[in-house]
Amino acid sequence: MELSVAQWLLVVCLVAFPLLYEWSVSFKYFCKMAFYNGWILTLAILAIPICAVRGRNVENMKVLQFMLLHIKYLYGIKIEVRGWENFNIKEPYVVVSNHQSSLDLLGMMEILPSRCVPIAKRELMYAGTAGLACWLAGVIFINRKKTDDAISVMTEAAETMLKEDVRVWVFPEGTRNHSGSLLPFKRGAFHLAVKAQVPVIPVVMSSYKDFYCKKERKFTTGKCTVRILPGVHTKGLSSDDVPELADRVRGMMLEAFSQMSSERPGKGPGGVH
Ligand SMILES: CCCCC/C=C\C/C=C\CCCCCCCC(=O)SCCNC(=O)CCNC(=O)[C@H](O)C(C)(C)COP(=O)(O)OP(=O)(O)OC[C@H]1O[C@@H](n2cnc3c(N)ncnc32)[C@H](O)[C@@H]1OP(=O)(O)O
Ligand SMILES: CCCCCCCC/C=C\CCCCCCCC(=O)OC[C@@H](O)COP(=O)(O)O
Repeated sequence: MELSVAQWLLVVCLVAFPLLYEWSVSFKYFCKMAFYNGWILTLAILAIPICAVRGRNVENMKVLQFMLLHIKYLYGIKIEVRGWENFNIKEPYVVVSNHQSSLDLLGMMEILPSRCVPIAKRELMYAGTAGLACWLAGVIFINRKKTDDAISVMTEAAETMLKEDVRVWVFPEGTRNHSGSLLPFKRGAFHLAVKAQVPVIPVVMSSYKDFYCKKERKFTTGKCTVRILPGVHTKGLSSDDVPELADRVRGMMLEAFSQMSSERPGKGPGGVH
């Protein structure tokens, strides 16, 4: 039996793909990232009609959360959560967390409180099906290039939080940061909490360095610890107190982040061995 050129090409691809996948760390990284984004875009196709029944509604975030929770198993990422009790607050609050990569979505979905929506850059709204799913789930989009616009969206969010009993999740670094520390914090999240007079709850995700590194094109299986820290109250604070509040919360998060980094496998006593 003779094979056509197309059939030969298919055979070569079928043989080459698994070999390349196993031999090349970079190829594996690109495949895993491409599948991550592609799978989310595909899941969004399923989520859109379900969410559309309610229209734009924060309750739709539960649908996205439910549909995204399995991804950690596909990628062999174990997520350990500490400090659940710090979410036991009935009133609205602002969650602030570090932002290493788009993989943060996994840690976020693991602990996302009910009626909690993230603040995201406006560009995400145009990310095809994922953007539409985010819009339907009430994600708050801000234009980072127009500070005044972003501030007015966040001011409106402070009113919505109280009127509609909504919690908000902000990445105060304002961009992804995989440097092994925390960038200086933008102050929007803290103005938001002070305006609404609600607590700030810091969340720290441990470094992904052991299993993920964009620079080295490394993406293996691994473990991430997510720590929910005690809430910081803002009752009685005014906008003058925002810089001190932001510094204090960043200090708490940096301390937790450093502590968790020293607990990494093989990194000294008390670590996970
Ligand atoms: C099943 C299928 C699923 C498919 C869907 C897939 C996924 C789904 C689900 C959910 C996923 C969503 C995940 C989204 C993650 C996205 C993460 C991001 O996009 S991170 C980037 C965007 N976020 C941020 O930028 C937040 C942090 N930024 C800020 O808070 C900023 O402060 C700012 C408001 C944007 C303004 O920033 P800018 O750089 O322009 O300036 P400054 O921060 O220096 O502030 C200038 C000045 O203004 C004062 N300020 C800031 N905010 C306020 C305010 N609200 N009120 C009053 N004043 C404010 C600030 O204090 C500065 O003044 P001063 O220097 O005097 O202190
Ligand atoms: C038809 C259009 C097709 C568009 C394809 C877009 C591909 C995107 C696919 C899936 C979306 C995955 C959703 C992941 C959500 C995580 C968002 C994220 O982490 O955004 C980064 C943002 O916080 C900061 O951005 P920068 O670090 O400043 O940059």
